[in-house]
Amino acid sequence: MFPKEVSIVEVGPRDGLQNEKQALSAEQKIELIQLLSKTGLNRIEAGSFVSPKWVPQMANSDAVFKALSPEDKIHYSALTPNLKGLEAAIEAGAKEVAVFGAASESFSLKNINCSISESLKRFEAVFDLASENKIKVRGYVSCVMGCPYEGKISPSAVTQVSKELIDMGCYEVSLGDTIGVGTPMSTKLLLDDVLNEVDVSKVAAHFHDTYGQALVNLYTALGYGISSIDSAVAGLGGCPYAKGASGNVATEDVLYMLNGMGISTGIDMAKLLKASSYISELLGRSPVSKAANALLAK
Ligand SMILES: CC(=O)SCCNC(=O)CCNC(=O)[C@H](O)C(C)(C)COP(=O)(O)OP(=O)(O)OC[C@H]1O[C@@H](n2cnc3c(N)ncnc32)[C@H](O)[C@@H]1OP(=O)(O)O
Ligand SMILES: CC(=O)CC(=O)O
Repeated sequence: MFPKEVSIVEVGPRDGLQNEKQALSAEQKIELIQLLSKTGLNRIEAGSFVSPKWVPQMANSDAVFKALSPEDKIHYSALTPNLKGLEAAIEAGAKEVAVFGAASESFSLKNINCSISESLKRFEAVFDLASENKIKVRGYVSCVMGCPYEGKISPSAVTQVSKELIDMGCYEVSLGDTIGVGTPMSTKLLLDDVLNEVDVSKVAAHFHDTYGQALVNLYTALGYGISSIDSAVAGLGGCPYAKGASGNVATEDVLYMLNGMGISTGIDMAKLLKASSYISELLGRSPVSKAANALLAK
């Protein structure tokens, strides 16, 4: 049964820009986030508090968060891999954060420099401080349908980490097909397993479009009742620790599909195209979105 409404989490300013060679200034990111904030999107991942040595593109996240108005009805969130990240996020005014783990040991080591179980241990301190500060915590599990270092990943490994994150206090867990290798069949096998243990209302889909499968995989996930979808304006994105991974599915393409299915999102396509054009012009290329290119050509 398809959901009647879908909540889109716009991850372009974080997942998208973390992988761009051209690092954007805080002012340019703020302009992008302000354009996105006018579209009807109410969940925007605006940056990360990670090591600037590991991901230099996110080094100005504190300036970005300090510029975002806390009165807005929009939830701006940030990635925080550890206590140091959360402390910096709080200092910058973030009200929602996300911890990020993986279903692959090798990816966990490459991405956050620790094993899966060590990462969960690190997150405990994040949950404690977040709860003291009434900060909502979302969780990610990367490599849910494949890993750039290990290849196949079993759905049960994803289920185990997802369940732990929910049990620790994440209000939602987002399943990341980090390298975009999933197909409708692997999406089905994954969700058959995860949804046995985690309620569908607490599961989000975060699919990269490396092999052009993201939309059909999302269609599969919608059929399971998943109603929280991550996407990036103009199809920005990738992952610094997953060579060859292309961007997240484009928000414009997801919106076009959902509009066609009569599923409401509250997002205005014309306003979204403004944000898409802004960031694409800044990066000197066309949006990586079929819908955006078709609509902008009209
Ligand atoms: C699928 C995806 O797209 S996920 C998103 C992309 N990936 C990421 O953003 C992950 C980036 N990874 C990282 O930032 C790192 O691996 C970390 C911070 C998680 C862990 O790195 P480690 O080197 O193990 O951290 P450790 O605690 O040993 O500290 C090493 C240094 O990093 C600094 N550091 C640790 N955590 C942070 C943080 N959250 N923010 C800034 N600096 C930090 C420490 O202060 C220390 O600095 P120093 O060398 O100047 O003394
Ligand atoms: C944290 C993420 O960005 C999730 C993923 O793509 O694996």
